[in-house]
Amino acid sequence: MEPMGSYNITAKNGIQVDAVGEAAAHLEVNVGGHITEQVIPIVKHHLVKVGRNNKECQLVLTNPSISSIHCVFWCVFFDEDSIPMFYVKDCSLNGTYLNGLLLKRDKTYLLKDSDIIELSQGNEGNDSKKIQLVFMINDDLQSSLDPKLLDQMGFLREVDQWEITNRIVGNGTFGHVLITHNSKERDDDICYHPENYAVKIIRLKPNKFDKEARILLRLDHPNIIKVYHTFCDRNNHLYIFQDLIPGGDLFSYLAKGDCLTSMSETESLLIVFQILQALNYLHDQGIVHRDLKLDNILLCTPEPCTRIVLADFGIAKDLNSNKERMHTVVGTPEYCAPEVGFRANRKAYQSFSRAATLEQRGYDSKCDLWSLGVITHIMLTGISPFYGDGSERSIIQNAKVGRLNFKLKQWDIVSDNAKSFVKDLLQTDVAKRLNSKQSLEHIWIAKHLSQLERLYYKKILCNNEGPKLESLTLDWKRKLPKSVVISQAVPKKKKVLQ
Ligand SMILES: Nc1ncnc2c1ncn2[C@@H]1O[C@H](COP(=O)(O)OP(=O)(O)OP(=O)(O)O)[C@@H](O)[C@H]1O
Repeated sequence: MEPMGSYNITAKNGIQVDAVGEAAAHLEVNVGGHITEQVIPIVKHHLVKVGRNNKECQLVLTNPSISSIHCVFWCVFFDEDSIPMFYVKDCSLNGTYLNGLLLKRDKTYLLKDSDIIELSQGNEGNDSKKIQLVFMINDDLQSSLDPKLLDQMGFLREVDQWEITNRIVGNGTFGHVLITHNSKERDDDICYHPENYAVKIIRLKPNKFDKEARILLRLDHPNIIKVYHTFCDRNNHLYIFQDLIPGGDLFSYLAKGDCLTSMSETESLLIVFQILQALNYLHDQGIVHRDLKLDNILLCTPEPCTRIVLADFGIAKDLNSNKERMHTVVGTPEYCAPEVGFRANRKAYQSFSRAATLEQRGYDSKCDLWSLGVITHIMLTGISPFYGDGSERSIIQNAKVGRLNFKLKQWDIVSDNAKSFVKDLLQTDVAKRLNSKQSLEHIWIAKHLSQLERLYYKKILCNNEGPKLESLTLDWKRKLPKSVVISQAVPKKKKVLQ
């Protein structure tokens, strides 16, 4: 530890001693314009916290103008083929600056090479003490960013007040998701760094309106992606302007190497509670998601107790505009309820491009609860319940039988209430399966409801109007098993049947 003016700086190598070499990016620490020896790697699955808090921070700064946790950095890495993204979030009282512009508190910003992050100096204004973090991306990664690619796609650079950048945050089967800024916000508040939003751009079939945009524009819920504006250009590109959710998806969060890992029951419960809030709201509005899976659940930060957001309403159904049951076979077999009608023999619907309608009795909003059962099973054990040999045929057949194996050692540390919850959602008999309201009343949730509600309002929504946090019972946390990592080989291949 080397004293510098009124600062003490400690860079802890809590991540990995040799991680700089492996990390796709790192932070260089400068003090008073001088480069120090301190270099902090930013690697997947490790938040880099900067602040006074000696226990939690990787870079500890002792100056009183620095907040306990002043700002946080992380990396989101979807899979081997995607480009990692690096973010900074301001959590300070005195402010964090990105390239000279103030960041909004609790907002997250995507970083690019050579960005300079400065921590507020309070009222001292002494240049010799200024701490600068310079964000550096490895050369091999930079060469994979091709700005011309987007021009070739023929996307607009500007739509009303929205400025679209060439920075990609994700690619899906039907569209690309890019970073965008709202120029009106920037003009109104010139001291602040422009906030990052996301725009999903989909190629529509000519003269087709998009149901996804229509549904999303109607919705307003903290656990559902917030859409602000939509626009269709002359080339039938539909632009859906929405909040950027920077913590990556639940699949990437659970994926370590080639395996999915489980998470603690407490952490799982908080995620399930949030998904149920969203499903309850959606189903009340007559909307069924139909493609609920780990990949479509986005995290605000890649850490426990974060807000989660349901995304990708590409095949969602609005039952108000139609009828009460659905007959179209859509979704992802691994998460799909048996009554939806995927057939082990795909010939039955392979001539259809996105979906098929089979002669059957149809299905309703309870298909989302089956998917939640699969998600909960994976979160608690790291195992996909009907995966079998991984082939589509075996997944579909196993789901139809619906047999669960609670004898597996991965269930040993899971409470009976949690097992019963999974069992009640993975009911092949739809009449016996819980709906979203009944799920919220299940003993696994109901037993912890007051704690869940407190955490939800205070920590997740950061909303002080919610129930007060007088006695958040730590007992509850201690009773539940700690996180375990299970090396259950589940291939990471993302597969959607359309
Ligand atoms: N608002 C957002 N903020 C951050 N990342 C996002 C956002 N929306 C989508 N993404 C990411 O972009 C990628 C593609 O998005 P999305 O799933 O909506 O597209 P899609 O074409 O419908 O995909 P799929 O192939 O799953 O059907 C995903 O990796 C997702 O995590």
